[in-house]
Amino acid sequence: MSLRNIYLSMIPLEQARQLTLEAFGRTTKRHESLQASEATGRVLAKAVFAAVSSPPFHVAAMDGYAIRAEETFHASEQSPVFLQEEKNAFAVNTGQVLPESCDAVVMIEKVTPEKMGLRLEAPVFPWQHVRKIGEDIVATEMLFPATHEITPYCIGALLSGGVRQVPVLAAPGVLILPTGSELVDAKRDPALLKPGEVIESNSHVLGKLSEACGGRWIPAPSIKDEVQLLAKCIEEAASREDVDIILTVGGSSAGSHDFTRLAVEEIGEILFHGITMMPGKPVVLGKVAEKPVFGIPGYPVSAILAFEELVRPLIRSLLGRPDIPRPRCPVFLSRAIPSKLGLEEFVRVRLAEVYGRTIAAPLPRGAGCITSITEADAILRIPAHSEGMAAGSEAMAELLRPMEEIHNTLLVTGSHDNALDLLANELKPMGIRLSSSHVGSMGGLLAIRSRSCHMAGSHLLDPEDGSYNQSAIRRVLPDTPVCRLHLAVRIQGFIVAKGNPLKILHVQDLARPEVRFINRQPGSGTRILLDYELKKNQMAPHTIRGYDNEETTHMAIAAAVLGNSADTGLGIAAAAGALGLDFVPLTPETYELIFPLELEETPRIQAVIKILSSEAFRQALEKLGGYDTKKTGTIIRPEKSQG
Ligand SMILES: Nc1nc2c(c(=O)[nH]1)N[C@H]1C(S)=C(S)[C@@H](COP(=O)(O)OP(=O)(O)OC[C@H]3O[C@@H](n4cnc5c(N)ncnc54)[C@H](O)[C@@H]3O)O[C@H]1N2
Ligand code: MOO
Repeated sequence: MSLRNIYLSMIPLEQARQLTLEAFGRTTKRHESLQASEATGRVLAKAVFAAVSSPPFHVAAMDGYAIRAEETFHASEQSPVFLQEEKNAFAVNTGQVLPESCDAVVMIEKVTPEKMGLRLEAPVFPWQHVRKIGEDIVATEMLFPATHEITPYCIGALLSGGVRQVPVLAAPGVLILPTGSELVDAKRDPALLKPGEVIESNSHVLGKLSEACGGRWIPAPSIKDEVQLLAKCIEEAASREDVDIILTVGGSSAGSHDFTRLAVEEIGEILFHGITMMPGKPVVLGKVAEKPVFGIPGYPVSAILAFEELVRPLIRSLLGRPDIPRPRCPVFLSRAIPSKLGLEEFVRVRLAEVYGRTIAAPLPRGAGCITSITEADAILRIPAHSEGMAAGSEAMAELLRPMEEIHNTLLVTGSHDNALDLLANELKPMGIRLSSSHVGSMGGLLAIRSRSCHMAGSHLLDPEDGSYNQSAIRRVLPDTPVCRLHLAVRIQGFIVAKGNPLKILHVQDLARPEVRFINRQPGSGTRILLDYELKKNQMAPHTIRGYDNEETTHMAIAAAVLGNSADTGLGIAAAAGALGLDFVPLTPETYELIFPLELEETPRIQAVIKILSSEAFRQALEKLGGYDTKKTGTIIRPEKSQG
C-alpha cells in the first residue's frame, strides 16, 4: 500500500496561527498552589492581596537618633538644641522600629556629642527619615492581578506583603513524541552510531523552549514510523489529564514514512496541513480528544520555527499571556537575498555594526542545519509576496542576541581560511566576536566597497605579474584607501582521500575521466588560481569532470572529498588536515586581510593587528600546517596614488 501523503492546501502563517488560537487558545482551568518563593516564571491564577503592611511599623530610614520633631523646631547654628540620650533621643539603626514617643530621625552625622548632650544645629521635620507603616505595601491591597507573570522582583513584594502561598495556573503540559525509526536516544554513545541512525535532539530543543515560555515538558521516548503505533501513542497522550498539547516531531511531510497526518486522521480531525512558510512548511495541526496535536517537521530549524510561530503563542494563550516577540532592529543587507514567491521565508543572518549601520549577512539556508540558527544573530522574514531583497536594502531583523554582542562584532567577509577560527578564539577573551561570511575574495573586496564589512580575506592572484591583491584592489577599490594586513603565505593544493587512491599529483590529472572534481565559486581566489593553472597547462575547463559543481569554503571542499561525492578539489592543507584527509601541495599564495585605512585605529582592527603580530599566533598557525608565517602581521599601507 502506498501511504504517501499529499498536502492539504497550504495556508499562510498568520491564518494558521489564528486557527490554532481560535480552536485551542483558552486560559487553562487547572490551578495549583505554590510557595511564593518558588513561583518565578509562573502565572497567577487569581489576584493576590497583601496579608500584612510593609513596613509593618514606623521604622528608621537612616542610622541616627529617633526624636520628637517639635523639640528641634527652634534649633539653629546660633542657638543649638541639646538632646539627651535615652531621654528624648534614642539611638536607632536603619530599619529599626521607632520608639512610640518619636516621630522623626536625625542622621548621626548631623549631631555632635558634647558635654551638654547631643548638639543639633538645624530643625528636624516631622516624619523626616522615617518609613511610615504601609509606605510600601498596605495590608489588603492588591499586589498583582490574575495572569500576572511572577518575576524575582515580584517574589520580594509577595513575601514582604506576607503572602507565602500563591495560586498559579498549572504550566501547560507539552508532551513531545519524537517519531522516526532512524532516531536513537541522545544518551547513546555517538561513536556507536550505525549508518542511517540519527541522534534524537529535537525533543530536547522543543522541550526546553516549552519550559522557557511557561510550559512543562513531558518527555516521551521516540517511536518507530508506524501509523497504528503513532495513533495509539497520540491517543494515550491525549487522554492524560496533565497533557494540554501534543507535539509529534518528524514525519509531518510527504515521505513514504511520514505518518503524522494519517495517524491523526484516524483518531481525530485535521485542521490544517502545510503552511506557506519556510522552514516549517509541512506543519500539521489536528484535534484529538479536544486537544491540539501538532505534527512538527523533523528538520531542526523547521521544528524550532514551527514551535516559535505556532506552539509558543498557544502555550502563552493557555497562560492568559501575550506571545513573546523577538526584539526588532533595522538592518542593511550585505548582499541580495533571493526568495521563493509564495512562501514566507525565515532567513537566518549574522549582524555587525559597520560605519554606524547594522549590516546583515545571510547564513546558509538549509533547514537541516542547526548551526544556521545557533550562529545567527537575527532572523529576517521575507514576505510570501516578495521574490527577495536587494543588496544594500533596509529590512527589519528580529534579534536572537543582545545588541551589545552585535556591536562588538568584527565582520570579516571574503575568502575563507581556517586561520580565521584561530583569530576568532584569540579575539573572544578581548570581548570581540569575529563573524566571517564566506563569499570569496572578490566578494570581500566588493563588501569593502559597499561599506558592509570591516575586513576582507583575500588572495587574488594577478596572473600577469604573480602579485596578490594589489591589482584587484586598484581595480575594485580605486577610491578607497585600504591597508593590507599579511596573514600568511599558505599552500594551495589538492585535497584528496587518505592515501590519495587516484594518485592525483598534477593539474593534468584533473582531466582524467575517472577523477571527479569539486570547484570553488567564481570570484574566489582559489577559483582564479585553478583557472590560471588550467590556462598555464593549456587545459579547457570542460575537460574536467565536476568543474561546474561549486562549494564556497575550503572546509566544504574537504567535506565533499570525505563524503566521497568528489575525489579532489583545490584547497588549503589545514582543511584537509582538519578532516584527516591527504594533501598534495600545488603552489604557495599570499593571503591578506584588507581593511579601509579609515578603520585602522578602531579597537576591533587594532586587536587583530596585535594578535597577528604575536609569536603565539604565529606558532599556532604553523601548527595548523601549510602556512609560512615569516611576514604574518606586517601591514602594507595604501599607495600614494590611491584615493
Ligand atoms: N517530497 C517532499 N519531500 C519533502 C517535502 C515536500 O514538500 N515534499 N518537504 C520537506 C520539508 S520542507 C521538510 S521541513 C522536511 C521535514 O519533513 P518531516 O517532518 O517528514 O521530517 P522527517 O522526514 O521525519 O525528518 C527530516 C530530518 O530530520 C531528522 N529528524 C527527525 N526527527 C528528529 C529528531 N527528533 N531529532 C533529530 N533529528 C530528527 C530526520 O532524521 C531527517 O533527517 O521534509 C522535506 N521533504
Ligand atoms: O519548509 Mo522545510 O521546513 O524547509 O525545511
